[in-house]
Amino acid sequence: MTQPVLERRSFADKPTLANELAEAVADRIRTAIDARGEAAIAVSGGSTPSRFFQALGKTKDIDWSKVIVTLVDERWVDETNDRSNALLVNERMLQGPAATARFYPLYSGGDEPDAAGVARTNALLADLPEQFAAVVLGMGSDGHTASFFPGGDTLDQALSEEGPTLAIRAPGAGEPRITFTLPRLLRADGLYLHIEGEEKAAVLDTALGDGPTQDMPIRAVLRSGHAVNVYWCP
Ligand SMILES: O=C(O)[C@H](O)[C@@H](O)[C@H](O)[C@H](O)COP(=O)(O)O
Repeated sequence: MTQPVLERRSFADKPTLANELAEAVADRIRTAIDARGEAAIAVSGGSTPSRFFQALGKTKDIDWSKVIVTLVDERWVDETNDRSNALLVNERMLQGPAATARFYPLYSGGDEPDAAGVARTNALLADLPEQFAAVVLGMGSDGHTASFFPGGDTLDQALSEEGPTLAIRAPGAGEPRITFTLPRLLRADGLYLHIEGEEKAAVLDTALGDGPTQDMPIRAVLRSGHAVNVYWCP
């Protein structure tokens, strides 16, 4: 088993974490633009990242016209639905100067992420840069990350296939999901895990122990050999 390569940073409070994570991701964006002419980032949804999105969207000295934003995963709902991660990113991050960024949603229509829907999404993602400048993951208290949920019907494929995305359904996931696969997410200059609260710190500690990846899929990230920058606050 590959030993985790972790850098764990703890912050006094949520606003401080949000600003520091935004600056770290902004640095990745600037470096990628300098090196490759553009920068693609993939961010997670849920309740944790809202402050971070606002901080990043307000960050100065980013040429947003050279930035591509996409989602690590998405609930298979359209942007009028409050559960939409795309809605969260557009409302919280892509405002003001950041609105000139190119946004690639993962929901591509229809009621189900069937084969045709996933194919539509993957076709729309075809011109994404090969390498992400930054990927920002969250984590659930069950040890899921992205839409790699315990019991997911395509969990093994999600952790091993090139993707870029696939559909997954799982107890505890709510709606059917579409998610980037792990190998595709690991093609990232910087990989960040943004978690908050004592409970998730304990979940991470458990995940760092032994045990099957399938029980706590965040273990697949921790055991990938890719450096993981953990940003945590109480
Ligand atoms: O679509 C999603 O829900 C996210 O991509 C998911 O992986 C999220 O990061 C975790 O579920 C944590 O969510 P919270 O921040 O709400 O705890």
